Amino acid sequence: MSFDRSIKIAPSILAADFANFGAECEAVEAQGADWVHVDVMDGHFVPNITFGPAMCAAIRPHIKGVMDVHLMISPVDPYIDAFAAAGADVITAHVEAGPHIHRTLQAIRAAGAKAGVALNPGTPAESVAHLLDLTDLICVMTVNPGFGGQKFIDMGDKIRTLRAMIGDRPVHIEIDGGVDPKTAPLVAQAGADVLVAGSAAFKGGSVSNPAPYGENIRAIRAAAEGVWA
Ligand SMILES: O=C(CO)[C@H](O)[C@H](O)COP(=O)(O)O
Repeated sequence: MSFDRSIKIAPSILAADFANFGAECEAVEAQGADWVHVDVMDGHFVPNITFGPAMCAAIRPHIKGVMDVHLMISPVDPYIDAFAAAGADVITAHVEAGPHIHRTLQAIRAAGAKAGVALNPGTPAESVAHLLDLTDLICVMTVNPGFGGQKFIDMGDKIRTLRAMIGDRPVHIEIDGGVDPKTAPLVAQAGADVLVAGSAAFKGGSVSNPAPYGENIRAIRAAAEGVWA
C-alpha cells in the first residue's frame, strides 16, 4: 500500500446491505471507491455491535484495494493478529480505548498492517503528538462513534493542528462521520485526505442499481478536490 495525499473516498459498509456485504464491496469499488472502510464495534467501547475478524476475512476476496478496518473496541490488543490475518491493510485503534496505545500501534505494524489511531470528537489533537512516528493514519471522528447517519461535528481546528504536527511525515488524516458533498470541502481544506462516507456514499443505490454509488462518490470527491481548484 503506497502513500499519497490525494483525496481517497472510503465508503463505510456500515451503510451497506448487511445481507450482501461481498457484492456491496464489489459494487462500491466498481463505482470508484478508493478504500473500503469496515466499522468494527463491540457494544462496550461504543453502544453498537457490528462485525468481527471472520466477517473481514469473508469480504476480503471481494475487495481489490485497501480494506480499512476501524476498531471501535476495547481492549484492542488481543484481536490485532486476527484482523491482520483476515487481510486488513489498515487497522485503526482508538487512543481512548486503552492505556498502552504505543504497544497497540507497534503490534499492528508487527502484524503487517498499517497502524491507525482514532480520536473521538472530545479528544484533543495533542493526545497523539507522541505517536506521529508510530502511526500511518490519524482518524478524526466527526461524530461520536457508534452509529452511521449522525450529524457532522466540525473538527476543522483539530484537523489543521494535526496537519501542522504531521509535517512531511507520510501520515494520512482520515475523517469519519457525516461526510457528504457539503462537509467534504471543510475537511479537505483543513488537511484531510481520506474521507469515510457511509450514508452519503450508499444513498439511493443497491447492488442491483449501483449507479447512485458512483454518483455519490464522484460528488464527494469533486467537492473535496474543489477546494484546490
Ligand atoms: O464510524 C462510524 C460510526 O461510528 C461510521 O464510519 C461513520 O459514522 C460513517 O457513517 P456516516 O457517513 O453515515 O456518518
